[in-house]
Amino acid sequence: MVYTVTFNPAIDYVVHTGEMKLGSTNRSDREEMYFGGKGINVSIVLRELDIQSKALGFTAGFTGEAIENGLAEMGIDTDFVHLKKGNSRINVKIKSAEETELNGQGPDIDDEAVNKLFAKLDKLQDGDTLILAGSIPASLPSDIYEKILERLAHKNIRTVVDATKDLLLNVLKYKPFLIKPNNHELGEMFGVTLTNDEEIEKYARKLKEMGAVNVLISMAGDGAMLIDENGEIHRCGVCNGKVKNSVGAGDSMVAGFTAGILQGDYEYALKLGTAAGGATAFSDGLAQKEKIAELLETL
Ligand SMILES: Nc1ncnc2c1ncn2[C@@H]1O[C@H](COP(=O)(O)OP(=O)(O)O)[C@@H](O)[C@H]1O
Ligand SMILES: O=P(O)(O)OC[C@H]1O[C@](O)(COP(=O)(O)O)[C@@H](O)[C@@H]1O
Repeated sequence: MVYTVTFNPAIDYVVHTGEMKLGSTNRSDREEMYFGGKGINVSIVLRELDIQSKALGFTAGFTGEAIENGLAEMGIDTDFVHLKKGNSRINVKIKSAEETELNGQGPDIDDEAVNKLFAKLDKLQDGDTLILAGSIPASLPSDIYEKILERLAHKNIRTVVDATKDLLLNVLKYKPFLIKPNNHELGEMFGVTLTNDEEIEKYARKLKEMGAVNVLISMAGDGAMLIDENGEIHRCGVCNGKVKNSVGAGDSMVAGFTAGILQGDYEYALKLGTAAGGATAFSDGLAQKEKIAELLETL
């Protein structure tokens, strides 16, 4: 079974506007709402790839209820811990000439709620896959992902971690099966700006030396680089298409790669990840089955 964990689910409120003037009243041309947060996005795209997963994490208030209802309508299994106070966040994604994001903080998560999540995770079994993705609300310590992996370390669970900075660095000693920072996040982790493949490979290999089994570095329109468990490097470009929305492209790549590795080798997983990432970039919402299949054919 595949499980995703989203500590900070969100409603992604996507607003399209011709021109955006800071400090003025702007009117949008069109709006859309999606149920998001990184782990949830991974569950949604996995379903398009015929892989059923269970979405875990925390929800709160009326927005949390909307997220759960929306996922149920999509046929996605969920088992969220319900927080007693606050609301799940709304993340605003403004699409004008450029993409601007304003992501909410999210509700406070207390120890009792964290322990409820731990109890659910304790039921995972050998052979399961666990995907931890996204930021955590400010109320939680930055070693929370680490604590989860430590708790599960005695089981044979394939873990995928898509997070940034300390949240990611702290888990490397537990040898996650896959991590997927983008090239900017990779640079940030080491306090450097990475400008070419050689530099990206050098720092990706550092993450591998620090414990990650497979290191996948996504680079938006420049494709992706994988350093696989044997230390071999794979480089993939991107699919061709007109970019509509890059929110969730990284999560789609994680879903595609995870599905690919359950069905084939690393080359195939990288291609399926690339097709899924591209299918999201070329769609208004997240990648859909037909588009992923069409793009996969071109790789
Ligand atoms: N502009 C684009 N054109 C084609 N493919 C894209 C584009 N943006 C993203 N992708 C695909 O999605 C993958 C993940 O995107 P990226 O933006 O790097 O992730 P993140 O959202 O985590 O920053 C890329 O490696 C690529 O395959
Ligand atoms: O574009 P990405 O990296 O795939 O992630 C998109 C998702 O992440 C979010 O931007 C939230 O990110 P964080 O959890 O890191 O705050 C969601 O609003 C969105 O659904």
